[in-house]
Amino acid sequence: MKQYLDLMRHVRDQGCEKSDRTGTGTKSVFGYQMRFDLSEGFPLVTTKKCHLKSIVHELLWFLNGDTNTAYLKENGVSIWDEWASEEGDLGPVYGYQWRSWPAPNGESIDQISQLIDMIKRKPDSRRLIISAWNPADLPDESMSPQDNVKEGRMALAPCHTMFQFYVAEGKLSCQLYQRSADIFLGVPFNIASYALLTMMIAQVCDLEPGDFVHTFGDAHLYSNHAEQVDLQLQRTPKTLPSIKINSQVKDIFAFRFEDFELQNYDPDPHIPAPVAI
Ligand SMILES: Nc1nc(=O)c2c([nH]1)NC[C@@H]1CN(c3ccc(C(=O)N[C@@H](CCC(=O)O)C(=O)O)cc3)CN21
Ligand SMILES: O=c1ccn([C@H]2C[C@H](O)[C@@H](COP(=O)(O)O)O2)c(=O)[nH]1
Repeated sequence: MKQYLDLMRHVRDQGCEKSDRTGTGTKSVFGYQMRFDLSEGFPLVTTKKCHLKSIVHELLWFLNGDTNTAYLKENGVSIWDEWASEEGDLGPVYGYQWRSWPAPNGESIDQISQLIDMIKRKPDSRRLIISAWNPADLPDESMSPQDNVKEGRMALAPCHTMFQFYVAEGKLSCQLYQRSADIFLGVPFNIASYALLTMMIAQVCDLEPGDFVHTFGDAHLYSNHAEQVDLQLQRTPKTLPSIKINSQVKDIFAFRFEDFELQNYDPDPHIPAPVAI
């Protein structure tokens, strides 16, 4: 994962000091791109141990259209707890926009089903896009996540805002535009999650996985992650692991946690860090 360490080093050494919504303070750059060829291995960061379990459950939860943390909690995943209401609600976040974007006629749009159908029928299309950025549902930045949820808004504005697919030579590639990126905590999750989603969609569309292209808006290192970043940058990346996916599954909504097996993952020890809320 040289690409990831290069991003981290670039922002540490070249980033501008910038204040932010959480009051923590960051070093930040605007605009950056990484590319992962998915045939070279599964892009899970090896220079600290990452919890694939949380990543897989979060992705299945998005695909299910779920926006309540109950499913995550039942499976021991707590990464969304700080933003949820007492009842576990997060408002109309990713799962809602992906599967039930509200249409003006009162119906809802299942963007994922439409995408799979389009990839199968019109693989050359240049409109293979999913958007989570629904301006009507964005939170009020001056209110807490929980107060936004009470008002029917998203707890947090989508960070992975839109992604596009591309089919050429039998391979499926995906590019994500991430408007805001917590490089130390969020980005390892985001890379693995979109790489896995690309592999899953490739499988159900009878394509091979191509590249995952990760494009950033504001890519930042929080000031209270500085020691963790220095430690991680002293480590040398190891060979990438691979992921075995149950090849029987041909329906994007039929994947279960048990259908994924991580192989040959030999990371350096975990590096704990506080999350900015
Ligand atoms: N500041 C911030 N960074 C994020 O990455 C982030 C948010 N906020 N808000 C919404 C989601 C939640 N995400 C999170 C939240 C926490 C961790 C985290 O604490 N990770 C630890 C433990 C992982 C685990 O429990 O599995 C880590 O070491 O990776 C990661 C992603 C990504 N997003
Ligand atoms: O998937 C995610 C979700 C969130 N983040 C980070 C990026 C920012 O540090 C915060 C969100 O704060 P905003 O003020 O709304 O930008 O969460 C991430 O990296 N990946």
